[in-house]
Amino acid sequence: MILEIVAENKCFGGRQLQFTHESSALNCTMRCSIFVPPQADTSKVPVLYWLSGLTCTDENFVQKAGAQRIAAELGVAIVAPDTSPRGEGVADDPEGAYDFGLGAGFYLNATQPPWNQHYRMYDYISAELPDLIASSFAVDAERAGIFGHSMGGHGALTIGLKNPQRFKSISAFAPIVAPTQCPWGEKALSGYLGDDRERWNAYDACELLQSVQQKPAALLVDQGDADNFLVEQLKPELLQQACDAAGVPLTLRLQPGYDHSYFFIASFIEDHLRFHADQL
Ligand SMILES: N[C@@H](CCC(=O)N[C@@H](CS)C(=O)NCC(=O)O)C(=O)O
Repeated sequence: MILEIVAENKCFGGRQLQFTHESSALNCTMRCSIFVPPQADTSKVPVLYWLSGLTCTDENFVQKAGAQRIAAELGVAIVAPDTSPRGEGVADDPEGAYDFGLGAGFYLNATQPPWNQHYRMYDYISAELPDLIASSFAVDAERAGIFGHSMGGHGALTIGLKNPQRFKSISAFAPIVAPTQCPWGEKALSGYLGDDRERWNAYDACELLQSVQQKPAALLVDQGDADNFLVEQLKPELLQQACDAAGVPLTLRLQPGYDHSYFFIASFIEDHLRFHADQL
């Protein structure tokens, strides 16, 4: 597989890179970012996959989360993909809504036309991208973790739960924990998967916690209590209940005064990086 580096900046002794590549899963050209820590000059390093939320590209996390300094200290690479397929011929929400279509791929494989032509973010994140990264950079694919924010927190939880061999550690910031039970999720799942709610369960972290064979050894979730989306969309109490029922140890931290923004993420990113590094 071939990728083209389109931007490169030295950062905390490592390299912040942006590249493009042809994605067969998504059937379009994709752009993606990766921070490669200085330790990768001499040996393979653990790798984290960061999944961003609604409206984001590969750049929001890179520019706003402030993750590079600690990632360089810990010797961890961080891959930040885009949040949907893009480009000519890729369908978007007819009204240009921010919560469906472009920038809102929901990390699933769409079955409904026209979305099923490109919207296969589940395959992209769980298989194609890790294979590309492993063959292109000095990362140890056996030491990979996954984390994300909001829609990306949903992606990290669901993809991590379903692929424990690929992703050995999982954490999230303000995740959508039960898309079958909130307006963002109901819109996305009905649009991409159709009206049969049984099919939706494959992309609901609370459902998956009960059904997956291999339960995670630990989960870390941070959630701001001043987050505008907390009550209607995010509902972290449902994740707590699902983890209790499944016997999964969840560290759920309700952070007083923090909202949904990257200022919140930047405030706690170090804890998440250390959480992953400890397990990898
Ligand atoms: N109401 C917001 C919803 C989108 C939003 O809050 N997106 C979050 C993830 S769910 C985000 O990370 N936005 C980009 C950023 O803050 O850089 C909008 O209209 O853009």
